Amino acid sequence: MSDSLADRIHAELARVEDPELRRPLTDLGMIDSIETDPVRVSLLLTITGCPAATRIEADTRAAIERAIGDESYDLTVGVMNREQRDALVAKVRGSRPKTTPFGRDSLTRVIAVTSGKGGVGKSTVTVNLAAAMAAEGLAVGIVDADVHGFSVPGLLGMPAGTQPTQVGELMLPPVAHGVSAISIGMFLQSPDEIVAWRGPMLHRTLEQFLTDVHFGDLDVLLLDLPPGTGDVAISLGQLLPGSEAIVVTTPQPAAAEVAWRSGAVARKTGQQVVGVIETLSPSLASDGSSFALFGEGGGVAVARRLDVPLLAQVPISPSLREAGDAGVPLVLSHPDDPAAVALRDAARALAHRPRGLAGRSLGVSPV
Ligand SMILES: Nc1ncnc2c1ncn2[C@@H]1O[C@H](COP(=O)(O)OP(=O)(O)OP(=O)(O)O)[C@@H](O)[C@H]1O
Repeated sequence: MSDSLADRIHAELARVEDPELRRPLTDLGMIDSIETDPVRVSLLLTITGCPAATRIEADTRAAIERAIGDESYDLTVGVMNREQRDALVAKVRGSRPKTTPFGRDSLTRVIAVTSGKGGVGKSTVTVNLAAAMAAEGLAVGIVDADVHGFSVPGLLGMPAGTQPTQVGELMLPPVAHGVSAISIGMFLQSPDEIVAWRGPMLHRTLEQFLTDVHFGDLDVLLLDLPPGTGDVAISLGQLLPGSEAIVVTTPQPAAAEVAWRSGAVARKTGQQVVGVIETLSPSLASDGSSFALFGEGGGVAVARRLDVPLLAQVPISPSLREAGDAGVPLVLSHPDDPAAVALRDAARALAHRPRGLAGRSLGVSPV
C-alpha cells in the first residue's frame, strides 16, 4: 500500500474532533501512528476512563473506514503518558494568560439568561436554546450559575455524579447533545448538599468557571443565572462587561414586573439586553381555543419596557416538561412541537444576530 493511503487516513482522522477539547485528534497528538501495510492505527486517549472514549473510538473507526473502504485494519487504543499529556495541555492552553477567554475581544458570544422569579422556565429555555444552536452546527457551552436551582445537567440528561474531566491542569466540561456544560452541582459532595454561599464565594466560583474550565473555541456561551437581581448577576456584569442578556418571563403581569427589573439590572451592570422570551404562554387547543393558564401579555410588556425585541412566546407544552424530565431537549426530541418551534426560531435569531448592534430590530418585534 502506498504512502498516499497514509495521507488519506490522516486526512480523514483530521476531521475527527475530541468532543470535549473540540480540536482534531491529529492536532492533539491523539493519533500516535498510522501504518499502512497492513493498516494499523494507534489511538491515544487523554486519560484512563475518558468519558468520551466510546465516541472517539467509533468516530476514529468510521474515519479509517472512509479512507480504506472494505480493507481490514487494526486499531489499538491506549492512553497518553505524562509527557504526551503535558504536550497536549501546553498545545491547547497555548500561551494564553490565565484570564477569562470570554472578555471583550473574544469571538464567543456570551449570553446570560436571566429572569425575575424562579421556576418560570429559564433553565428550560437556556438548555433548549443551546441544543438548537448546537444542532445548527455552532459550538455551544453553558455555565449553570443558578447556584440554588442548578438544573442544567439534568435537563441535558447528564447522569447524577457527572463531573468535568481533568486532563493535567485542564478542566473539561462534560458534553451532552453537543453542548458542553459546567454546573455548581458537579462540585458538591452530595446531591443533597445545600449551597448557602455569600456573594464573594459566588463571585469566585463564577470567575473560576469562566477562567479554569476549558470550553475550547465556542461560538456561543449561555449562562443560566439565578433568578432575580442578586450577587451573581452583578458579578457577571463585572466579569464579562461586554456580554449580552435575555430576559425570560411568564405572561403574568406580576412576573413581568420583576422580570423587567432583572433586565434593568443587567443593563446597569454593562450588559446589553438583546431580547425577551416569554414562556408558559397561552397554548392553542385542537378546537382552536386558547388556554392561558398564566394569563397573557407579560412578554410584550417587558419587551416594550426594555425596548428590545420579543424573541419568542413559548406556549405551555406538557412535552416540554416531559423532555426536561427525560433529559433530552424538546428542540431535539420533538422539533415540531409548537414550543420547540418557538425556541428554535429564537435560537436562530440570537445566533444570527450581528454583534454589538444594541437596540436594533431583529425583525421579530413585540406583537
Ligand atoms: N412552556 C412550558 N410548558 C410546560 N412546562 C414548562 C414550560 N416552561 C417551563 N416549564 C416547566 O416549568 C418548570 C420550571 O422550569 P425551569 O426549571 O426551567 O425554571 P427556572 O426558571 O429555571 O427555575 P429555577 O430558577 O428554579 O431554576 C419545569 O418543570 C419545566 O419543565
